[in-house]
This record gives sequence, C-alpha cells and structure tokens, in this order.
Amino acid sequence: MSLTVDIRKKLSDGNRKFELDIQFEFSGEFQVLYGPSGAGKSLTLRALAGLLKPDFGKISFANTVYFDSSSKKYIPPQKRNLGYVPQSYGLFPHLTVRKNIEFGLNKFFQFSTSPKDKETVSYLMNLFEIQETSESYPKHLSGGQKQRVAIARALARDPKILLLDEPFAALHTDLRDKMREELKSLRKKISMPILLISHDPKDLEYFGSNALYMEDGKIISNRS
Ligand SMILES: Nc1ncnc2c1ncn2[C@@H]1O[C@H](COP(=O)(O)OP(=O)(O)OP(=O)(O)O)[C@@H](O)[C@H]1O
Repeated sequence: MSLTVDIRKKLSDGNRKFELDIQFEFSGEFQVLYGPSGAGKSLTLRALAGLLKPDFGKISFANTVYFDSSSKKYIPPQKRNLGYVPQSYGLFPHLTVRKNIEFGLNKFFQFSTSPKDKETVSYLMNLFEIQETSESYPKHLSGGQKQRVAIARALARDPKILLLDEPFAALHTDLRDKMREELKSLRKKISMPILLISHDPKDLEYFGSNALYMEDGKIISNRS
C-alpha cells in the first residue's frame, strides 16, 4: 500500500506568507518527516488528514484518491481511512478515556454502542494497557497514558495508515525511549504503515530508514 503525495498550498495571514510544495511516495513500515520548526511538517500531515485543502495536486493512498485538484476530488477527513494524532493529542477533556476512544469509532449520531463496538474499545484498551484508566478523564492521565489513548482513538476507526505529529514531544526523556519501543512493537501487531513527524535526531536513528528532510515548505532530501 503506497501513499503518493504531490501538493502545493499557499497560506497567508496578513503579513506572513508560507508556501507548501511537497512531493513524496511512501510504501514502507515507518516514514519520518523531519526538519526544523516552521518547515511545514504539521501542515503536510494536516493536508494528508484532510484538514487542510491544497490548492493544487493529488494525494492518494492504496488506490484511493483523497484529493485531486484536476478532477476537483476532495474526500473529507472522516471518510479517509487513516488515523491522525495531532501534536497535542486532541483528547476531549469532558469525555472519559472509554468515551474518547468510542468517539474514534466515527459514529457520531449513534446513541448506544453496539456489542461489537464495545469489544473494539476493550481490545484497544487492553492493547495499550489503559483499562484501569477507562473511567478517568484526560486531566488525570500521565503524558504516556494520554498518548496511548490518542493512538487508541485513532485506531478505533480501523485505519489503513497512521499519521503521528511529534508523538513523543510532550514526554520526558525516559518515557520517550519506552514509547518508541512500544510504537515499534505496536506496528508489528497492527501491521500498518506509520508516518511520523519529528525534529528529534533520536527518532531518526530509531525509525528513520525512510526519512524525508523538510525545510521552508519543501522536501530537501529523501533518505530511503
Ligand atoms: N495561515 C497561515 N499563514 C501564514 N503562515 C502560516 C499559516 N499557517 C501556518 N503558517 C506557517 O507555516 C509554517 C509551517 O508550519 P507548520 O506548523 O507546518 O511547521 P512545523 O514544521 O510543523 O513546525 P514545528 O516543528 O514547530 O511544529 C510556520 O512558519 C507557520 O507559522
């Protein structure tokens, strides 16, 4: 399954202008997108997730076209079969861990949870070892637990690719090492490609057999 990206987007807010001009293809296990602050890494991930609409170009994954400016095709975020975890995790503070993960099932208008959905949520809580926190609210969780809930929520919709924006940035150094190990073993269990953003050289060492280096809205080098 390969992700193909060829997009351009001009952004401006009064005085500031920024241009994203990105081309790459990814079909491995891990792809790291790295580069300095302000390079355009998060904007790229948001475009893949459908939260930022490019001006021109095409995004496709596993034979599904998510965006194509020439045919005016644009699949909205909730219909893209990918899991996206933003840098701040984006957990809902007023929902318990269980409800946060249920939200990921993408069934906004369903008032009760089916037995199959309950099974999926239990499976994910077991997988991430967060069963004991199921009735807790995000503010009572550690950084590592919050991160696990956020990834579990992204996986609840059964995505075919996982997009993680700086997954370890909010964690202490010791926990970062542990979570890197966890992410690697998780990938073996779920066997789906993971695209992650980082500006930590240690992530490159760990996951970086495929690495794209970005600067000023462009990909400067591609190590694969
Ligand atoms: N609407 C906008 N108008 C102008 N510039 C913008 C707009 N939105 C974002 N930017 C700028 O685009 C640049 C890239 O932002 P982005 O969040 O993708 O950076 P990043 O590489 O993820 O950085 P970091 O590592 O700090 O998270 C930044 O300089 C940001 O300020």
